[in-house]
Amino acid sequence: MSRPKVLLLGKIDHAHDAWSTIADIADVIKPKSTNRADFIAECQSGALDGISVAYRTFDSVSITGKIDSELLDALPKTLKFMCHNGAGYDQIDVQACTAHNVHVSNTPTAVDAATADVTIWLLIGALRNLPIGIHALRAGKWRGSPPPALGHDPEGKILGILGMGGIGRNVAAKARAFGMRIRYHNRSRLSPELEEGAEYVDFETLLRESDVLSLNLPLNPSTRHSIAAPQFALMKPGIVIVNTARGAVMDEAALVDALASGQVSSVGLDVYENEPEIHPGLLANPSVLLVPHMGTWTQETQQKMEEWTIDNVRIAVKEGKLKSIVPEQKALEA
Ligand SMILES: O=CC(=O)O
Repeated sequence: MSRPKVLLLGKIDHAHDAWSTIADIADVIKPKSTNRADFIAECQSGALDGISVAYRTFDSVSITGKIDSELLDALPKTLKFMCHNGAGYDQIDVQACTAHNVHVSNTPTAVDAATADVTIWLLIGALRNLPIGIHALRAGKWRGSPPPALGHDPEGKILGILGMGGIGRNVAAKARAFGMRIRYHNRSRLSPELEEGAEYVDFETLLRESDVLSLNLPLNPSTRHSIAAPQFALMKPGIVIVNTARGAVMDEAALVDALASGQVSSVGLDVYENEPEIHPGLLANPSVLLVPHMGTWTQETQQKMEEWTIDNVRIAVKEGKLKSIVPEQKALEA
């Protein structure tokens, strides 16, 4: 019997030992292409024939573009599993994968702590007006003139969490240590054990009553621009917003307007609508805290994420199933 074939889209940077175990059970194929048009042609040439499992990284979107119907039509019909290294899988059209009988996995839990850590860092930084001070100091002006407005303590403030999955719950646990009062909104209410005292509220109440809003929901067609002009208008004037989910869950242009009007006093952002481009209105605003998508940027977490994804590849090759199929496809597992 011929050996299974695994397609590697992107590279393994950390979990080399785990990846070497895949070579024991399958032939690993790497594409030669560096852009989507060439990749589709490479698929059509038959060079990838026989692959049953793909491992993909976030950055491999530069090779393939979005994993959508067009790409799935070009990929060999033998492909049954798409193992994504990352929690957010908005680069993959899951509906198209389901229609092509391709099962998709992501890396839930592996990213939770690191992403929540950056969320808290952004939250405190934005709440305390640190970006203005940092900016002034780097310009040789100490605190600047006038100095930054006084910030606010997290203690006693209402933190609204939109999306109470693994990351949202980790943010809640850490924010409690700062004395914040946690409210959340989610598609469905969590069990009391998972809530750990967080109060479930409707979306509008979350917007109206939060002092700080943390966006921790996945990006998909129904969550795109969940926060746009009408939602900013409902918020408490002077709210602080933190986004470590995906840029497009918020309308970036509307955010720039809400910052300009003072409706939003500051934001801490790790993600942007059109990465790596950043809205000029954000770059020009000294009171916003911006980092370049570094939520999971730690040795330990990157290693965990790769190992988790490799586990999915291994189980797919050996058992024809996944360790962590995405929620939209859970029913396919039965
Ligand atoms: O952005 C990071 C991830 O989706 O894991």
